[in-house]
Amino acid sequence: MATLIDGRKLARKVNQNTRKQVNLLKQHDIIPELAVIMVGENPANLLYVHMKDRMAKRLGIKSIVNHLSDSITQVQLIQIIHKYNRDPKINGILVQSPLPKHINEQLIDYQIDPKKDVDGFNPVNMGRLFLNEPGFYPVACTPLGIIRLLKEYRVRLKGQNVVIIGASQIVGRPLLGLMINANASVTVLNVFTKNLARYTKSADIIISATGQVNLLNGSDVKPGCTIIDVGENHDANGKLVGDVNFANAEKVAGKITPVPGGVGPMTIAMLMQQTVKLCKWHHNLLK
Ligand SMILES: Nc1nc(=O)c2c([nH]1)NC[C@@H]1CN(c3ccc(C(=O)N[C@@H](CCC(=O)O)C(=O)O)cc3)C=[N+]21
Repeated sequence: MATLIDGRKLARKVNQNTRKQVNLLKQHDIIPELAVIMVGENPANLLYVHMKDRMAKRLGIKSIVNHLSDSITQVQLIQIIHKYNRDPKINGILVQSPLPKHINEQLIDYQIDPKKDVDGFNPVNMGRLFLNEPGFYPVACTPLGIIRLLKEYRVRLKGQNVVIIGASQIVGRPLLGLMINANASVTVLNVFTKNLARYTKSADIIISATGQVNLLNGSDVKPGCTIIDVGENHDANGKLVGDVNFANAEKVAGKITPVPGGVGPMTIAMLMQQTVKLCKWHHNLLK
């Protein structure tokens, strides 16, 4: 049986540390502030945005949720982002994805000030990540959470065969950057890959972020490997499940994340941590 990689437990630890940092900033009369923009009524996004807002408030971070109608134009959305860019009190700006089809998401990512880009989606920050620039700049929260989980559970990256399934802007691509920077040997696959198991069977670490239920089974992976499941899917019974068939994969893997309780809580914990880090950076308090 595999060791369970407990994202809830580590998220609690990270959040406690973030709360401490927030309290220290309060002594300087500084309150970190996060602006979350959400467009439309996607029920999953409503839930995620609510969870982010609630956690921010719990940790003493000021959180503004700007819930906009589906009918908002691209120009109006850009004006709202620019307003937050100019507001010196706001440290982090997050535009919840996906956006409605009439809005060009990539263009929106260009609008967020790279200094306030708490998701790390701005091409300037993505570029810094891929060039492994030194110093602080924001990086996408889910990949950061994955690297933090692997570190906590003593999974080495250097020289390891890492397979990433999914090349999204939010998970696969920034995770590729982090993995390259950690000197891992990385293969990026997707749902169109012919014979996925051919690659996954030789992987030391598999990260799946496709949104496809039962994409991987225990028979597809190497005994003792580490599996990180980023999927947030609903099965035929409406139950929240990942991409991996947990019941049979946990019999083969050495370490595995559950869904829920794995990567999800870490995404939110890293978002909080990064908001506070941006705030310190803006006040020249980052060591
Ligand atoms: N600009 C942007 N940044 C994001 O970081 C972003 C986004 N857009 N769009 C949507 C995705 C999704 N996402 C999740 C965060 C937490 C959980 C999470 O905490 N999940 C819980 C379960 C929640 C439930 O009960 O459904 C868990 O896995 O244990 C899941 C998904 C952030 N996203």
